[in-house]
This record gives sequence, structure tokens and C-alpha cells, in this order.
Amino acid sequence: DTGSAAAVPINEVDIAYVTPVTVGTPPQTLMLDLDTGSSDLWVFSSLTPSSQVRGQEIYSPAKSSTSKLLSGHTWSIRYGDGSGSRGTVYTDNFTIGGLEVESQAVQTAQEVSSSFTQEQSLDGLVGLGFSTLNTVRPSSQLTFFDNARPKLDEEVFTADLKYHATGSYDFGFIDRAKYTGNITYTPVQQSPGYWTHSLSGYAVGSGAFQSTQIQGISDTGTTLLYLPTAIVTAYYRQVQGAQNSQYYGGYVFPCSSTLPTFTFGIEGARFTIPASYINYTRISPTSSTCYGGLQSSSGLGINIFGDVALKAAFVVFSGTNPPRIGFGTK
Ligand SMILES: O=C(CCCl)NNC1=[NH+]CCN1
Repeated sequence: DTGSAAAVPINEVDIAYVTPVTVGTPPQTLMLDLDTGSSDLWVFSSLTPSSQVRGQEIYSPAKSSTSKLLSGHTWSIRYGDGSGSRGTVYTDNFTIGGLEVESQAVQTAQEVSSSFTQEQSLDGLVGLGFSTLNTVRPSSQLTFFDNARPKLDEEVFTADLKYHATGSYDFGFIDRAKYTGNITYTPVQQSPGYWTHSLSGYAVGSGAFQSTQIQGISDTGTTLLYLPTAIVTAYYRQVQGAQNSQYYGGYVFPCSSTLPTFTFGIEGARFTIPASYINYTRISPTSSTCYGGLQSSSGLGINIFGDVALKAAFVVFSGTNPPRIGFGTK
């Protein structure tokens, strides 16, 4: 089997992407954030306090003839950006892009943090990290990809995220029409459960490529690109008026500045992020100061190759043994 579904940016700066999924019988359609940086599938639900729901679609297990309570099981998750949620667990039929998993663990939120309440177009997350990261207790649950794996034509899913446009996620096949040339693969270290791999180096604008291994995680659930401070300062040194603002919590610059491109390596291949992707957003709607899409990872303890980097490539997440990740030019 295979599946294919849209990845729709939820606002005008691509802060996150959502994908239509169906849960239950008859199908309830929700828009969920497919997140390779976590491994819980959770949804706004009939159990979420109405004070914490602001426009989101909800899953009501009571309205599904195929829902089953996973008795005695709970979950609680905290994301790298400080957001979080917690609740109980049902199993039910779950589909993405025509690919169905029966009795998928669907984690129903009983509490969500304010940033999720404020994100009206996001109804929950589908974790696509390794199932070892799943927070359901007393027994952890499998991700949608792990459940679908036995029925997939190929043990892969792909991400084709786009700048200010709708892209796609495919399951079980690699669509040759979505990239040119060949996919370059590199090994993944799956502990503790992220898609952890190395970049082979980087270049700022037209500068020389610096060959240096940079370990981090490819994370569709993180908006920006977070790299070591030395690389980030070298980048913003090329931007007139750029500064690392304590007030705004990162590098800002005049919106009129000319930004260089940023190139990253995967083995011998090179992927260039256009300057426009790094001119991320105005710090407020009428401001002429802009916030960068490349920021320092020093506060995170991990480098994160988020959407700003991933949308510059066609990315193959391969669940083979051993797992690997591949990047193609598009
Ligand atoms: O939590 C992380 C970073 C893991 Cl190091 N990514 N996934 C995500 N989901 C919602 C916000 N961020």
C-alpha cells in the first residue's frame, strides 16, 4: 500500500504545516502536524476543556463505532519549544492520504499548553520519530509509520515541504517526479529516537564550503534551522545591521538587508537554502526589523534541521534496517 497527502502551511510564514487525516468510523477529518521530531499522535478531542479549544477540529471517540479506550493509559509530552499536552488514549481507525491503520493509538488531549490553543489551524500532531520516544504509559504505543510499515510497498515516507506553498507527505513510495538527479543517503543514529544524522559541512553565500560534521535531527515539527553559534555568527557577519538580540531571543536584522544563501552538505551533495527562506518574519506586523530563519542551537543542546532547511530539499525517511535519511534536489 501507499499514501499521499498535502502539507499545508498554517500561516503566511510557514510556522508549521498541517495534513488532513481521518480518525474513526464514520471518518472524522482533522488537520495534523506531521512531526519527525516526536513520536506521539495526539489530537484535540471531546475531552479537551472548551476553555483550551479555539477553533480547532476535535476527535470525539464517542461518535466513532470503532473507537476503544486504552484503559489505564495516559501520556504527557513537552516539546523543544516549551509547548506541551497530556491526556488519555483510544485506539481507532486512522488514515493519511488513503493509507489506513486499524487500531492506531490516538492520544486524546485533556490539557494543551497555550501555544497549541492559539494555533487555531492545528488540531494535533502525528509523531513520526522512532517509537522509543512515545510517552504513553504504562505501555508505549507505535507511531503511524511503525503500524503502517508491514503494508507499505517500500519502508519509507517522504517530505516535500514548500516555501509559502502546499507540499506533500508520501508513505510507501519515492515519487521520482518530486526531485531531480539522485537521492543522497546518509546513516541515521536512531537513539534516543530522533532522525539523527550529520551534515557534511556548510557554506555561507558564495563562500568556500567548510567540511565539518554537524550532528543534528531532521525535524519537520520545528520551524527554523538551529546550528552551532560559530556557524550562525559567520552567517550574520555578512548581513548589514544584523544583531543577536536578547530582547527578541535571536538574530534580527533590517528587513531590507540583503541576506546570503546558506548551503548544507549531505555526504557529497549540496543543498542551498535561498535567502528568502532565512528572511523569516517581521518581529511585528508593522516593524522593519526581521527575525532570522537561521538561529543558534546553543540553548537547545541539539542542532535541529527544521523546516527552513528541509523545504530546500526532497527528504526520504527510510525505515530500513539500519535506518537512513536521503536528500534530493528539487
Ligand atoms: O520538539 C521538537 C524538538 C525536539 Cl529536539 N520538535 N517537535 C516539535 N513539535 C511541536 C514543537 N516542536
